[in-house]
Amino acid sequence: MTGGALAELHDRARELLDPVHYDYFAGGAGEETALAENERAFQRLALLPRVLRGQSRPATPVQLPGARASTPILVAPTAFHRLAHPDGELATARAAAAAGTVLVSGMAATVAIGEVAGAAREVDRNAAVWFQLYLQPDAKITECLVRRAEDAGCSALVVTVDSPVFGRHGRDHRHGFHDLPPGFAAENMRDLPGSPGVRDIEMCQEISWRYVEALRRMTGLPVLLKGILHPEDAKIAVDGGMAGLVVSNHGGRQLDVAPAAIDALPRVAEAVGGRIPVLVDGGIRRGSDVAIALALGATAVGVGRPVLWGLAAAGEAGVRQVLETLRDEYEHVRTLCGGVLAGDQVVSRC
Ligand SMILES: Cc1cc2nc3c(=O)[nH]c(=O)nc-3n(C[C@H](O)[C@H](O)[C@H](O)COP(=O)(O)O)c2cc1C
Ligand SMILES: CCCCCCC(=O)C(=O)O
Repeated sequence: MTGGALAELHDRARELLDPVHYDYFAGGAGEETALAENERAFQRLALLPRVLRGQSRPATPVQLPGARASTPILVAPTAFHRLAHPDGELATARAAAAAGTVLVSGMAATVAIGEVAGAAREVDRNAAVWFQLYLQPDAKITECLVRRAEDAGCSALVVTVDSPVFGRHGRDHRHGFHDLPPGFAAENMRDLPGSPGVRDIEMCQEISWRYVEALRRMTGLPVLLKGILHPEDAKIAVDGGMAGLVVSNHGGRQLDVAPAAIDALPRVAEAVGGRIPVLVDGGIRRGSDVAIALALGATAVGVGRPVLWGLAAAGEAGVRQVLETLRDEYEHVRTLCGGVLAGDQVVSRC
């Protein structure tokens, strides 16, 4: 459940969406424990403000691989935006660009990456778009997707590594929702080698660090790994030359017994030791959640479902409202905290 100032947009989205599509967006894996924990974990945390710091006006730009964002609040990759709004990923891209932040556009987008990046650049010619991908068992397919992202001008690749198989989503199973409706397609998967039409995205348990290394050799783009929870995996990623990590349990849609992303963040941040940026997503619903994540060592955060609610409720304007609200709340909280956010300011409410 979305709380705070964004609750109304969530309610509006629920009213407007086909209930099957609403449940696809809202739902999680298994008993939805990880999904609920992502939000609950923030409720268990509080911030100790510092005082008398003589602050200047809050400016919160952040340097990221291939992007300088004006805010540490990014759009996380989510699939199938045209199920939420006819403009789909084009609206999301325009809103992210207007907010001066990075859109991580999904491989499972319903608009091809070239058009998505073009829409962002029409708003701001320096807009940064990253491309999220699932490494495919056939290296030729992965390579073709990478070239499409490069040709579109994407400035980084985000490889999602938490999905050796697709999570079991009870809501989708109950609705019999297994395929996109007619007229919708995962457009990045169109006309790939060896497949006329739209190829399926494959999730493959044979994918290993060897595939990540092969990807690194394939491209000059910075590569971030998304879905890291274990500090040892974070160390392997740093040693393997990754440009950044996203601490994430995939919004509670993969391993249901996974911890809340915010609870996993401190150990990952410690293992990385500032060598590369560490992002986190999962359960970010308020500016204070952003502040807590940054205090615990995140460079920036990703926002998933709230962006989808904004998109469903009001298209581009709705996504802008989500990003602007979170940014405004975050800057306010940061100022009230004395303009600094550090680990020793985070305390437990219990
Ligand atoms: C409907 C939906 C689709 C998603 N699709 C993808 C995807 O294609 N690739 C990916 O890496 N993550 C995907 N995610 C996970 C998000 O990138 C992100 O990790 C998650 O939504 C963050 O949690 P939040 O929704 O609580 O903000 C998806 C999440 C949702 C809710
Ligand atoms: C086999 C289709 C893959 C779509 C991926 C969407 C996704 O990651 C999700 O959580 O949903």
